[in-house]
Amino acid sequence: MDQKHLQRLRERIDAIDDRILDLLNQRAKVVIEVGKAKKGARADFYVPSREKAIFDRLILKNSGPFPEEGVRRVFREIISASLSLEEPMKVAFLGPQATFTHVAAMQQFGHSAKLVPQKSIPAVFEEVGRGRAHYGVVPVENSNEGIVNHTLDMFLDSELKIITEILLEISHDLLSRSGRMQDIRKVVSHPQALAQCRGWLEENLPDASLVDVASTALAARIVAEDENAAAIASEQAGAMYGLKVVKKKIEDNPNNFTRFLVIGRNTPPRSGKDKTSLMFSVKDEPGILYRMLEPFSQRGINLCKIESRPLRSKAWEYIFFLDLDGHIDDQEVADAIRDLGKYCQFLKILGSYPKVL
Ligand SMILES: O=C(O)C(=O)C[C@]1(C(=O)O)C=C[C@@H](O)C=C1
Repeated sequence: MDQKHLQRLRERIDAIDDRILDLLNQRAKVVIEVGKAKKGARADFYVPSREKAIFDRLILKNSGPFPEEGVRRVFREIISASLSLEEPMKVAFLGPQATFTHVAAMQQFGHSAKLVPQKSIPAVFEEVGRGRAHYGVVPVENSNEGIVNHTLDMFLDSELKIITEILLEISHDLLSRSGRMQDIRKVVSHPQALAQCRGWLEENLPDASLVDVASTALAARIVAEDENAAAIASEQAGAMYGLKVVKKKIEDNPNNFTRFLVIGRNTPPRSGKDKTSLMFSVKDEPGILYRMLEPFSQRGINLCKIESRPLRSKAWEYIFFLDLDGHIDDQEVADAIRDLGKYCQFLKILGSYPKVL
């Protein structure tokens, strides 16, 4: 190797790093100014739509060879650290540490936010509702397992709003202390994760016993103390408990995504590409299902999702959850919701937020 050449290349890297550092500090000074302006206007510090616009613009602009995922991660941390200059952000999430909800919260808020694990979904709502956390992160639906009912039910009694959504690819790793397949006698995980890897386990570890525990993160913690056990958990859980990877991505269906909601106290402003979530119950009369969708079809408003859930207080009555394209500040959307309201016993807007999915 030509040492002189190598040294010259490293000097070039140092000079570039100096410029990056200088630019980061220039950026931070502007962000502090933005923070002052927002404080004056009593606006929210965290603006998910602006962050999304920054990512989308930079990824489109990136001509490589720096990888797209790298652009996302680097700017995630730049924005996270910048935001902490405006106001240190506290985010409650459904814990414990190293669950997929933790990974989703980290993906959305970066390492400069203070992420605080909570024992349950109601506890996340409580922390945000009482102002002990600025935002909360809870799972709402998995592409294979469906809706997390508990999260939707929480909105019945809560005035909190959906601020944004996070989409996370769920990938399960097989993790153990030694990292060797031949040491494994039992496999520990959350029942959903075990179910999602059933085919792989039957084929590769047919004699191992399967043990259900409350979370994939807890599985990793248990396995850290047992030579003959393996956990199915996230890469992050493995790293947290010092486990080695026996095999990556053992899920039977690689198309496995979970959608999470970020909840907060105020609805974010219109971004131009938004989604609105509603919940409502309708009077029990003929043709009502047809009529409740009419205000949207008349105005050409796209409905992305409709779910129904039994109403806890009354047997055989249902509550609907509807996601539609558009923001509550769009006249058409506001008019359609007002017309829908005529057929409803109850209607609540859960939030208008930048559309990710
Ligand atoms: O543009 C803003 O509103 C900012 O506060 C700046 C900034 C950024 O670092 O770019 C920081 C936090 C917001 O969530 C969005 C963007």
